[in-house]
Amino acid sequence: MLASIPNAPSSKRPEGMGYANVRTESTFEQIPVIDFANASSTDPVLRRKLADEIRDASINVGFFYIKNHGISADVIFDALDAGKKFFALPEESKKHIDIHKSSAFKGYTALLGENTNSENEGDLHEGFDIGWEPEPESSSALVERNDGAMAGENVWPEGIPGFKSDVLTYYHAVVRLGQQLFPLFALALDLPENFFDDKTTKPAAIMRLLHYPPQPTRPAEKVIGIGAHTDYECFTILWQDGVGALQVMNTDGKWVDAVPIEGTFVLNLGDQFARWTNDIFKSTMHRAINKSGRERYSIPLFFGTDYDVKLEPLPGCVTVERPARYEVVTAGEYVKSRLEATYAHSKA
Ligand SMILES: O=C(O)CCC(=O)C(=O)O
Ligand SMILES: [Fe+2]
Repeated sequence: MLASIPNAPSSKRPEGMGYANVRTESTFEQIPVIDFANASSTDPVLRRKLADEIRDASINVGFFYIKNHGISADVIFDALDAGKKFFALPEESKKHIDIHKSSAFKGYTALLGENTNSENEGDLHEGFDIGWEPEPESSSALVERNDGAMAGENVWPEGIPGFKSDVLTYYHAVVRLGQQLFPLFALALDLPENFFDDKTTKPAAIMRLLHYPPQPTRPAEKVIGIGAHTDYECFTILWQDGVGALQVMNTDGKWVDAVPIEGTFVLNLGDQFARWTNDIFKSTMHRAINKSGRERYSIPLFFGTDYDVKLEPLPGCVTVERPARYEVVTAGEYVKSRLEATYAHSKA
């Protein structure tokens, strides 16, 4: 069990584990790139090294790029292409599967339908959301499951051949990548690698296809691609195209561009990890503004724990100097309340 979280202000790192050069809380100018070529290695030395890089980025930035993630460009391209075809459909076709008709936040979100930052007037993107669904020909143990608070069927558009299978192929490739990450995050927290196993038996994995039209040249201040926010789950794996719009706030309050890097995903931590670690792992504020004059597409996939898991701070993360910052709620209660707030303004 976790005795103390090294790098927390009041604790010391264990000696001899190569932590000497890990930065302590600091601002950042750049988002680190982490090489995942060894992510499925069983060599403890390689795993420790990777976990240390994840730990450093999680404490200091809350964001990192993943390179050598092993997901083929074809799988990504097919999902992107499916998204482009979907968003090109007439509005009334997309509205057939409007998210407000779903009790479980599945389906289409129109432009301005979401308002991620309550101080704004709506987000300048449209989206398509799915949750867990087995791969069409899967015999996996995860075939049947109930996502708890957000349980509900996916809704699929009609008239785009291959849409569902291309989207689900991408979804499952990224879900597999995300499943490799929970043990690495546990290691990064000096916990046993299986710490999250019983908390992620049917983990929330919500995926969105997003389309950002160009921001008008005179941006209405309160209408941007996606308003400043933190994500609600443990972590997000985002694919973004080469257009560029994502910005990440550093601890000086300065927006740092998460420039697109070909062949990478962007990973960011969300509020569930901030709550587990009493803010030692950072759930960093971010936003997107598409000033490019071109259409932009991105695909985030949000990974949380099972919805009935209580978000309790890990033992070493609460000390006299660092009292608990959050009341304990379940993951499902937390995510649902944040989603309801996000969509409240566009509810008919
Ligand atoms: O599209 C992006 O770059 C960011 C999307 C995002 O932050 C989100 O969906 O939570
Ligand atoms: Fe986000």
